Amino acid sequence: MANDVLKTLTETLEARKNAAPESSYVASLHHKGLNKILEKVGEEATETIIAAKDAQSSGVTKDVISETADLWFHSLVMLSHLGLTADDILQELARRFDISGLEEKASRGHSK
Ligand SMILES: N=c1c2ncn([C@@H]3O[C@H](COP(=O)(O)OP(=O)(O)OP(=O)(O)O)[C@@H](O)[C@H]3O)c2ncn1[C@@H]1O[C@H](COP(=O)(O)O)[C@@H](O)[C@H]1O
Repeated sequence: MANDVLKTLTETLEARKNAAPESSYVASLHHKGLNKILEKVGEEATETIIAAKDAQSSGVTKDVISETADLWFHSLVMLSHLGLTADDILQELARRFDISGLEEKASRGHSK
């Protein structure tokens, strides 16, 4: 399911790039430019962190799901603005499948 959702959303985001800003939220973000998009990514990252802390203490996960969706969505808009797609990120994650995070870190000389 994950890749179908990303594929459909990627197609929608691509189509919205040239839409009129008053007709679409995504188009309005592109129209405002990268700084506005990055502001939204930062906001949603902060809201995700707060929702995750709340989920840990309350056991209620609804908000962390919603905030993470907002973060992923705005990150995809950022990538689209830069001419990239979810596929670029999925390829990078796939490339890392056989690489242990600890080994990769050590190979960079960060042994902490
Ligand atoms: N997945 C999303 C999605 N997730 C979140 N959002 C919007 O992201 C916005 C940001 O939320 P905030 O909580 O910051 O609220 P806000 O106060 O309205 O934001 P600001 O005024 O501060 O900018 C809200 O307006 C949400 O509706 C989304 N808007 C669109 N999509 C997808 O993108 C498609 C294209 O949308 P349009 O471009 O609007 O047609 C949609 O069909 C959806 O599939």
